[in-house]
Amino acid sequence: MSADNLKAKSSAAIQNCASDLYDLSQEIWKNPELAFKEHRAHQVLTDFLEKQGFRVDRHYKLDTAFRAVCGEEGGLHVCVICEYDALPGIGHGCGHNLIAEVGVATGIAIKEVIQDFQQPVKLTVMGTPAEEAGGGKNFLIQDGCFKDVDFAMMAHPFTYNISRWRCLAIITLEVTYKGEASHPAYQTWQGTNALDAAVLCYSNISVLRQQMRPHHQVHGIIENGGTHPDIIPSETTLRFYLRAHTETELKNLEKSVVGCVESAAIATGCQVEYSFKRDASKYSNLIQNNTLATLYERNAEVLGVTNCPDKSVTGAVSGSTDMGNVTHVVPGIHPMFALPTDASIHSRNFTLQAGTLESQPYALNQAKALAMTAIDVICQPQLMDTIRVEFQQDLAND
Ligand SMILES: NCCC[C@H](NC(=O)CCN)C(=O)O
Repeated sequence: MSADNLKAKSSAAIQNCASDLYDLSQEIWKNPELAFKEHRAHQVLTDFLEKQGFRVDRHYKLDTAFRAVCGEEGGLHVCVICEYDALPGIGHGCGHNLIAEVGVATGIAIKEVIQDFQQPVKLTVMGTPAEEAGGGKNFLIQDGCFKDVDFAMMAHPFTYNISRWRCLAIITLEVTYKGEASHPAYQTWQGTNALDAAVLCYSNISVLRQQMRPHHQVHGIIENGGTHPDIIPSETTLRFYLRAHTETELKNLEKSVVGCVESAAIATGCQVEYSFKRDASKYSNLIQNNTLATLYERNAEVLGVTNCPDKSVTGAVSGSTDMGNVTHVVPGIHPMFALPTDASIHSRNFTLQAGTLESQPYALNQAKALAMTAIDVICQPQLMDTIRVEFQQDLAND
């Protein structure tokens, strides 16, 4: 069967399941669950994939992770990724119900044609919890879950179609100032004000922002600003996210921020403790594989999706994802696809849009485009050589 016929057959499989896929997505959307607690989403996704004939490894390494496999060893191993965690207070404001749906739909589409290829193909639909906080994919990476994967793909709903989203490396900084409690209206001189230190730290970073490189970002909150207006705060805590294009740039940004943190302690006479969280919550920048991205763009174009060519938009819009870490261990793509809204992700309006029937064709188109991309690579296995070379070059240049 020609690649075009395989693509048509795989797209038809998605269309045939459209109503079930919408129900699946709705079930997740109506029951938002936070990082590592996505039990209901995990249940409906694994049930659905099992019904579709996948061999499902429920609770794969993590309680709410899964692996659904079809096909055979001995050829390419394609991995499609699902996310399904929600945000506190606003539910699926990042549209992960649609990411899960796209992942499952892509799996169905590739499975439909998996026996038609000239060589064996293994397909894994990987369920990855806790993207918004916690870095579920990083636990899976540490456990070697991507070791035999040739390439990985997922798609994320957004406000624009951006095939090569330049997404940033991110690290969390936690800061604690310790001072001395006293009455703020009596012997104030006996107190050492940890809230002043927190405010100065926050202000220092705000001032630093003007001198930062474009795309470097620091944003945060005062988590604990004291206990009572009538007690000089003796302890305060802050939490910041630092982001930059690469790990090296992130290191430089860390140094500047440390200056802001330490100087606030000196100015106020407080003690300071701070730590950068070098754990699963640290996300790498996303490396979009050029060959995979080019194939995806062509396939999306055929389906009527025009990816944003405007560098001023693609350059200015960033964020982070633990898919970034995946693209440092295997080649991958993570296109962003537009829903019919101008709402920002992580807003209530985006939550509403992610649950509409109106958004369905946009999600299903992505699943078709991802499946078509996998079909292109499977039908032209020599492309895998180029993909691997690019992958090594990208890592070396990162
Ligand atoms: N602590 C990780 C934050 C990840 C978060 N990701 C997104 O917003 C986009 C994908 N869901 C971020 O703030 O970048």
